[in-house]
Formats: sequence, C-alpha cells, structure tokens
Amino acid sequence: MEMATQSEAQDTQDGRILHEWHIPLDDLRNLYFRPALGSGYLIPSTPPRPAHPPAAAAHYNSAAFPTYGSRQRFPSSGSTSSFGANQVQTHPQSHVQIHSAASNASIVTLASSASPSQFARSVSYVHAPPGSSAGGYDNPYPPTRVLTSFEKRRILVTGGAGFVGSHLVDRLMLMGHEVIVLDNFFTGQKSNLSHWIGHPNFELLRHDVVNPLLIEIDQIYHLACPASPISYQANQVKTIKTNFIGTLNTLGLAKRTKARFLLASTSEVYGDPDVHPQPEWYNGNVNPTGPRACYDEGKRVAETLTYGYFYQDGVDVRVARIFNTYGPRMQTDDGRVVSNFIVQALKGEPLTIFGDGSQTRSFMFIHDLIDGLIGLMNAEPSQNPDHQSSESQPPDLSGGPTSGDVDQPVPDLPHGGEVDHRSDVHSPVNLGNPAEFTVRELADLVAEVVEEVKNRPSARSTIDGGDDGIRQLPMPKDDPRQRRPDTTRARELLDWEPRWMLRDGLKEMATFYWDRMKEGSL
Ligand SMILES: O=C(O)[C@H]1O[C@H](OP(=O)(O)OP(=O)(O)OC[C@H]2O[C@@H](n3ccc(=O)[nH]c3=O)[C@H](O)[C@@H]2O)[C@H](O)[C@@H](O)[C@@H]1O
Repeated sequence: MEMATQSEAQDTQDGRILHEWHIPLDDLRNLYFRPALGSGYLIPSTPPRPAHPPAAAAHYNSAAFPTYGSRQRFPSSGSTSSFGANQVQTHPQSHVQIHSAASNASIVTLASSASPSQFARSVSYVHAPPGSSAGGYDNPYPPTRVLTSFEKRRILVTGGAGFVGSHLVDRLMLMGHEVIVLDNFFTGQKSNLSHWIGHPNFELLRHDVVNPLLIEIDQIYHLACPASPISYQANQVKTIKTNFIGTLNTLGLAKRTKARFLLASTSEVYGDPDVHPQPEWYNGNVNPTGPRACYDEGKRVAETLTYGYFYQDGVDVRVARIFNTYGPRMQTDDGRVVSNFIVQALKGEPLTIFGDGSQTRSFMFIHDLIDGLIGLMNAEPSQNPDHQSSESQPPDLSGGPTSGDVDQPVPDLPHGGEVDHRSDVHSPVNLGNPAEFTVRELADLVAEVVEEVKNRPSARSTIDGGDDGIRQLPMPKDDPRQRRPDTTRARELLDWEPRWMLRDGLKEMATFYWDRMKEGSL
C-alpha cells in the first residue's frame, strides 16, 4: 500500500535512529485493521456433551471436560477451533469458563450450575466477527518480542483501554513488556484491547484512578482522563477529580514503587494562546471558570502535582504535552473534529464547522505520538558535558529532591535563547505535529481523502448541506483560535519528529472507519 511504502521508506531513509519501539507498520495495522471483539456478533453453538459427565460439582474442571482442553469443532461456525494452547484455568466451581481463542474469536461457556442435568442446558457462544473463521491458530496472539528479565519492564497504563492508551499498550506488548491496564471504561473500550486478553504479559483491571491502587510496577504512563470536550464536559467535577485525585494516587504509587512516571498532559494547558507557536516555557492563557476549565485546569494541577512529587519526593517524572491527535480507534461519536468530519463524510452528511472555520490546529497521527511517549519515558539525560547548558543546571533548591533516583531537578524553562535540551528529561515536552491547518482546510482534505477511500467519483458532491457540503455551527466558548506546537525540545531531546503527513493519516483513519461501516458497526 502506498502509505506503508512511504512510512517504511522514512524509517530507513531519513537517517534517524530506529529504536526498539519502532515496530513495523504492518504489525501495528494487524491490531486495528480487523474486526474487534465486541464489534461482531454472537453465534450460539452447542458444545459436545462429555461421554461421562461428572456426578458432582467438585469434578467440574478442564480435565473432566475435554471440551476445555482439546481441539473442538463448532458446527454452527463451520470452522475448527483450537483452544488447547490457550487454556484459562478457573476455579473448579467457577460458573464461567472463558477461553480466549483465535485472534478474532473466543468462547464463553456458561455452566449455570454444577450439575450434569444443568450442564446439558449450558450454552456456548463462539464470538465470531462477520467473515472471520472462529479460531484456527494454536497461538492466538500477535507475536511479541522475547525479552530477558533484565530488559522486561512491568508497565502500568492508566486509561489504557482508550484511543491513545490502546495504541500505547499495543506497542509495549509487541516490544515484549508486561503491561497492566487500568481503566474505568467511561470512554475506554474493552474491544480496543480484546486481542491481548488472556496473554500472559497482559492484565486488564476495571478500576477508577480516583481510588488508590496497590501493585508493584516499574513504569507508569498516566493517561486516565476523557480527552474529548464533550466527554470531559459531561461531568466537570469528575474530570477535575480524575486529574487531581487520580494523578495524586498514581504519583503516590510511583513514589512507593520507585516507578518512573509519565504524565499525559495536553496542549490545553496553553488555553487560547497569545504566543504562537507554543513553546514549553509559555505559561498559557486559560480561563479558570469557563466550560473547558475542568480539563485545562485539571491538567495544569496534574502537572503541578507531578513536579511536587518530583521536588519533594524524588519521583522520576516525565511530562508530555500532547497536541491534537487522531487515528484509528477514535470513537466515532467522540465529538472531536477529525472523527466527526470523517464519519460525516463517509455517511454523506454535511461536515459541521464551528464558527467560520478559520481557527487552526496541528494534527498528529497516533503512531507518531506513541513514538514520542515511549521515547520520552525512556530518555536519559545526556552524559555529554557539552550538553550541560547553564540553563539546565539544577537551580538552587533548598529542600529539593530527596532521592538519589532523580538525575536532575526541573529547571525553570528559559524564555527563548540558546538552550541545550538534551540534559533535561524532566521538564515538559510538546508532542505534536507542527503542520498547522485551519478547520476549513481540514474539512476540504477530509472530503478528498474520503472520496479516495470510498473510491467514488465525488464524495463531496454526495454530501448534503449546501453547495460545499458544510454546515456552519456556532463557535464553542473558549475554543482556542490557534494552536501549533514548538517541537524544538522534542527534536533535540528525543530525536523525535512526526513522520505522518496529515493526508496519509486521514486515509488510514478513514479506511478504518470505512471497514467498520462495511461490517455494519458504524
Ligand atoms: O484532539 C485533541 O488532542 C484535543 O482535543 C480537544 O481539543 P480541541 O482542539 O478543541 O479539539 P476538537 O474538539 O477536535 O476541536 C478542534 C477544532 O475543530 C472545531 N470543530 C470540532 C468539531 C466539529 O465537528 N467541528 C469543528 O469545527 C472546534 O471548534 C475546534 O476549533 C481536547 O480538549 C484536548 O484535550 C485534546 O488534546
């Protein structure tokens, strides 16, 4: 495919270092260009009855029931499933046996009570997305790297079932790490991660970060918080609580376990900026009482807490300020502009432009963001004395870091001037694509790309809502007029630059939604 060729060529031709987190694009695509569990349908089927059903509940186990441990044919799905390689052992008296099976199928057997007669009434479901074969692989999981115990990290991703979180989890799993996902499923979805469920390196916890959690962990990516304006404004108090109490709890966990902590902050900390493009030293222009304040101020206090734990307790912290990001797995009703426009264009509906469409944003494709996040988490301060600039020397901190784990305290970010960022891994880092577009330009590009994806002569001509297929709606309050990251720091510190052009990323995302439309789930 055109995009794969381009991206792969960039990997090898732009002269930049390939890190262990640069996974081949096709391996990543395998995880989202397929029907997710949860987007298909359930096919009832009847498992073969055992020749000699056990007489008592205590004998209900996988040894007594060959169904659970051997190859089995499910006539209704017409395919052969192999569950032996991926058996889940539950307590013998458990009412539910769950077998993660092939990459796109699983069986859930409900034995409503432990008696032979009731077993006869038990029902099995093969979960088979349309067009899939239910099972068929001995190892149902995508191949992951094998790491030594020295290299392998136990990594917590809060909000790991969401759009950004699930792509991060994919990458960390493919890299061979052990990943624990924590999500309250307010905006996250289990189907984003269904391909990992049952994998020995993977654990999914339904847990809200506003409650403390006691686990052992090496690294924490703290992503938990709805990011779309309609989601975070739906319950403003909860949004603030998530950012404040949730971050407090997660930092407490980092402190106790001495884990490295990365906060997913946001470009929204700059508010409606009066400095353009936005460098990290810019302190922003946020309305503390407006409708966006719960998120903007929530993330600002999350940053403040992060540096409180850094200075006071020596927690090894990283802060990524993430600019507008898009890609496959964004929920279709997410409400953000890219998902709205693509879904509207695919459905032949008018694209809803808020205001006159002259406001600007800089859109980053999800794979670029994940490169940046993992790069930042693993960045170490440069040991090269040439890189130790005076600005990045530790300021005089009475009562500064108390732990020897921390390499350098956060300097005050200098306003302009010559700075060498390579020695300062702790200060905030902008992650965004500096290519800036008006919302109107985005609408035009989306219409073109969707036309290509649908392979129709003119998608735009099929969009209702006036001559140009646009419906103009009022501008939301406090909506930033312009936004573009200054990415100098990310480039110098992480050797990171976005590689995905907007057109290519939009095509990838439109193809993802188009597949969902064809399978009937959109
Ligand atoms: O996508 C993101 O990463 C960011 O999305 C939002 O920030 P915002 O820039 O307001 O994102 P959108 O809701 O996608 O809006 C972008 C622009 O498009 C406009 N828009 C949005 C939706 C739509 O249907 N039409 C439309 O014109 C909005 O008014 C805004 O000017 C969140 O507040 C951020 O936390 C998040 O980081």
